[in-house]
Amino acid sequence: MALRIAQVSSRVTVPVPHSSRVAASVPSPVAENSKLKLTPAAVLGASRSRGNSHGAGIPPTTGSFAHTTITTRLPAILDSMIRDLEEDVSLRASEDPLDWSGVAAAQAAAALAELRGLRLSMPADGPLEPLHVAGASEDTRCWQMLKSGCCCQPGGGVRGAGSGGGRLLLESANECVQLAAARWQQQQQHKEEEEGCSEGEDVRASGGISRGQSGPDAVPSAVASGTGTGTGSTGVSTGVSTGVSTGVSTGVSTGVSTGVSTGVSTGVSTGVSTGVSTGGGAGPPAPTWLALPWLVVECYMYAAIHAALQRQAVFAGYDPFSRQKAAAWVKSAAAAADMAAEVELLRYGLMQHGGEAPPPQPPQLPSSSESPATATATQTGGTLPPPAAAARAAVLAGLSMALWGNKADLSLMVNAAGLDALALAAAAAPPPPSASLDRYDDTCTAMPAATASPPPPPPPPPSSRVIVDDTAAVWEVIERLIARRAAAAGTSSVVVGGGDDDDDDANEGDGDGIRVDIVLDNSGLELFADLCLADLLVSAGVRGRVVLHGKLIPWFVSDTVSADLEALLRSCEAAEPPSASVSSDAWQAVRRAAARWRGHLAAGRWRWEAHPFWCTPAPFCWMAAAAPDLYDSLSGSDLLVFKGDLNYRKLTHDCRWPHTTPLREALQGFHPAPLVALRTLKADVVVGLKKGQSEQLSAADPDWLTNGKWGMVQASMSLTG
Ligand SMILES: O=P(O)(O)OC[C@@]1(O)O[C@H](CO)[C@@H](O)[C@@H]1O
Repeated sequence: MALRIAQVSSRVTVPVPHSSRVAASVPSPVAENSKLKLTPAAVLGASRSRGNSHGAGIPPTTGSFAHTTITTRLPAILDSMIRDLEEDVSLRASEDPLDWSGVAAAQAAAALAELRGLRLSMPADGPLEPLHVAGASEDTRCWQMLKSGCCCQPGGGVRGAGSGGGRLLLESANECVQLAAARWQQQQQHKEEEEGCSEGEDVRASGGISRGQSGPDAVPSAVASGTGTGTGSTGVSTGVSTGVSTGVSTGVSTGVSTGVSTGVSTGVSTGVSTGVSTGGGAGPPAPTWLALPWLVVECYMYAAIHAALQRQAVFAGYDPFSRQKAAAWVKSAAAAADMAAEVELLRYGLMQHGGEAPPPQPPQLPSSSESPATATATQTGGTLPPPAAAARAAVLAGLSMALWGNKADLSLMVNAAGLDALALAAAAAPPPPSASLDRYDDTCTAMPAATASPPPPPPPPPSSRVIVDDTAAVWEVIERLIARRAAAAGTSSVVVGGGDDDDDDANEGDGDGIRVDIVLDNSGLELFADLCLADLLVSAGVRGRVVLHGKLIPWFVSDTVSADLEALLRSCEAAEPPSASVSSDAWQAVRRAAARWRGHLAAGRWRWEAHPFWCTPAPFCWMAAAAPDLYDSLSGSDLLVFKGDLNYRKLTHDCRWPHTTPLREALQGFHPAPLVALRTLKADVVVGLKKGQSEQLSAADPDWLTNGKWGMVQASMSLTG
């Protein structure tokens, strides 16, 4: 909740000059000029030319992970979000009854009614209504202003998205639903034609699927176009029009969604029909929650939430998930302090070998007697000269933090009773030490050992929780970048600094043209871990620019919007930790990290970007056609780091590939630059495994694909290599 974060922020005591605060704050997302084109002609034609042959357009089968997510987890997420929204609204009303009356109260009621309607349509497998931004207002009053008397904080996340990126996003969500519905219809036709064709989704045990399902690039036989009167609807409308709504109900028929009654707001409320529509007339059946691919439906839900809130001016800038994000961050404080201490230790190691005077005392790790970072430096250094060994240790540790930070994902932790405190606590536990990427040796050795009794001998237990580990390839790329930078600067290869202790290179953001892009995932602890990686990259000598790609609107509960970055920085800058579980002393390393990070932002070493493409269900193989500006921009990068499960699903088009499919093949032509995915497995999509590995993992852990306990550092450094 923004309100709560603001309270945390108010404890900041580090004096920061106003001018530098402004310069260093997270800039607003730039969406107005972004291009996004998700039409069949743009997207399907482009991806078809790449010859993909796998199916991503499969509606979820009963009992599959996707089906369970749509029928159980997504409704629980909505329930929990609606509860938070209700609490926020009643809090606002009680705090400021005068301000919170009339129009504002009616707007809140309208948004809540719409969201409850959305929730009702899920168990009924109702239609995915076209989303509208009609009525979105540019009213400058926003949620934060009502609360605090000042408007949205600098770079306040979603502000303005309704007129630019927001509208674009909702249109894209509609287009994607149409595309998927058309594909669905085509698949139905195929099914009828080719009876007996296997459409099984669950590949957990088998390690693969049969090829030959209709491909995601299949040309739809009836792509929606045109509008109709909507008179064909025979649906049961449970849409709600409340408050002082003067909503006009107009039917919108897009060819795939029939009989949709959509309220057009002319006042403060929109009545959107989200009831069960059986459709009417000829044409394909309406796309519903269970008739389309999981990814499309899931993204649709977040776009629909945004639409419901965005239409009401009072919710401009409001993040309905911020309560959960703030609560999770409080529980992550100890883990963050540990990470920050380890980063200091790694930086100390770099300074020792980088020719700069090291601090008189090595920093202390708060919670472990043996320094994992030091261990890393010696263990992984091998034959490398000390500076390179220290740089390698820092980079590996950063990768490890960023990888396991992906366990902290709120969308997996919401249950019907709200936040699953146990899951949250487990995820917020400090990441295992960074002596190597393999954090879970103990757990693995505790697994049942293989016996010799035939037949057949069970596969040996996996030796690592990191099931694909391409860190060597990633380090090679980074080492080359460090060398390039060092050659250009005429310095030793390892240059530690940045931020408060190293202001001489301010505005070096374009330095030597080196650029690493991190496509972020969750806020809070995962974001903190990602910033540690970015920090360590800079410290190790990658001194060009790190571009942080976030989301434009609240997405998948905990994904990072710019307001989350700002809130995290402010919380980290506070004199006192947000939780009593961390001592003030231990928190100092976090404060120093935050000061460095502000410095990186101010100097242009780090830059925030939020392209609307990231908030669509489109797979990345569509990016070149759908968002050419983004693809071109990424092509200028030296290394792309994709964080998290959702990005992985989009990298692989969320296809149920045979698990031994090479990543390059699954990317289907998407390759703007060398790339690496850091992901814990939370969806039944995986590629690049060795023969037999899938079976081995299934034997060790039946839920390995989805329980988030297994990780991958999976790279594709070139399209040919
Ligand atoms: O990208 P993240 O945060 O790692 O994971 C997102 C994600 O966990 O959310 C879904 C559940 O709704 C998952 O199955 C999905 O992949």
